[in-house]
Amino acid sequence: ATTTSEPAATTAPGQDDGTHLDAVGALVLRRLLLADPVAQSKWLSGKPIADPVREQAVVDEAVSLARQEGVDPDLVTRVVRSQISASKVVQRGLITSWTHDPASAPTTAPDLATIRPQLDAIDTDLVAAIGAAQATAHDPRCAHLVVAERKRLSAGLDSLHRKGVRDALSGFCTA
Ligand SMILES: O=C(O)C(=O)C[C@]1(C(=O)O)C=C[C@@H](O)C=C1
Repeated sequence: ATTTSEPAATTAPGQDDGTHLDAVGALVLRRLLLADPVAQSKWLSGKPIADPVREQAVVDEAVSLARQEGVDPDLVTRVVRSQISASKVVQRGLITSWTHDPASAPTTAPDLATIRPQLDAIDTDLVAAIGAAQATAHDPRCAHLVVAERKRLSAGLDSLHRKGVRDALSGFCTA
């Protein structure tokens, strides 16, 4: 199990430590922050938060890319499903708070059709980043490394988005 041989604790946070988790983390955070405009658009359109057909298309596209790039399709499926769950957690939290405090609700929002291509672009990069970080998913230190990455990403986030980050990273480690 000593497949990685990087020295421990010699790199500053955010610096490449050989785990490639920082690139995954940055994409996970960018994707999660798009849950806000998605929720705004759904609040105004009245569309349901969950769209199972779109979810399957997102997963299928990522798995197809993973196969082309030689990235573990099961790992990609797990991670992408975690991103979708995390997005729904944030969307539900926001819509619940707007329901209870309508004065705080958005009155304008971007069209969902302009946000989905941004999610697609992130997912394309995410598949490649997962590929680079594949060994870390199987590393016995994975859970520990993910906690460290999560803490870095959570700085400055409110509790709803912190919960989202936690959910979003929960599918990464194999063990
Ligand atoms: O595209 C949407 O409608 C979203 O809400 C985004 C998203 C995703 O994370 O990709 C999340 C929940 C939906 O069930 C489908 C997809």
